[in-house]
Amino acid sequence: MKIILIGFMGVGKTSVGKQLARKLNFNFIDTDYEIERLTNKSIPDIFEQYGENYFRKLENSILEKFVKNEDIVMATGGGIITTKENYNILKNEEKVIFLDGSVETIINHVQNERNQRPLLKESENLSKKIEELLSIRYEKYIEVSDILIDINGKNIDEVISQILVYIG
Ligand SMILES: Nc1ncnc2c1ncn2[C@@H]1O[C@H](COP(=O)(O)OP(=O)(O)OP(=O)(O)O)[C@@H](O)[C@H]1O
Ligand SMILES: O=C(O)C1=C[C@@H](O)[C@@H](O)[C@H](O)C1
Ligand SMILES: [Mg+2]
Repeated sequence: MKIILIGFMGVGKTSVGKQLARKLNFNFIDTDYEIERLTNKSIPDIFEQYGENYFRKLENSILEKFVKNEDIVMATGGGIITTKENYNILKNEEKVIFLDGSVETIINHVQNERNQRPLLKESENLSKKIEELLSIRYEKYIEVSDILIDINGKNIDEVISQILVYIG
């Protein structure tokens, strides 16, 4: 089985994915972490030195490579659905789970971690920036996912329980 978590920055793909993989005894793959490991650079440094397009190319090669594996939980980067190549790969997968959170929830989760997220780092109005990006991306998250889990008001364990119910 291959479980792929998608959704906006801060919804908990990494945190939920890591613990879920441990529970299922699956390997955990985080596309952001794999990109950092491959380049030996942090995500903010990659964005700063090479730009977002270059990051998206790396993200695509990592997704192509790891999506071939079985018995994995994969946490993706929040913007993975923005390129056609990745969109098409994810659309063909069977257990793509969209972790959906409100702007308010996302702000609560990311406000102290903005430096790790180049797209949010410098915006003066965090809420407006999240709304803008979400409005561009939301439809795509819906289209490629097989199930939506509303994470608002849920802790990480509760989100994991819902995923376990879904996968049966
Ligand atoms: N359900 C939750 N309740 C409370 N805090 C949460 C929840 N899910 C995640 N968090 C916290 O929110 C922060 C962001 O979570 P995480 O890094 O897992 O998000 P992400 O979806 O992987 O983001 P990104 O797309 O940027 O990689 C972390 O500090 C994490 O502990
Ligand atoms: O939403 C996004 O575009 C991003 C989310 C993070 O997971 C990282 O992949 C990077 O900061 C870009
Ligand atoms: Mg993450």
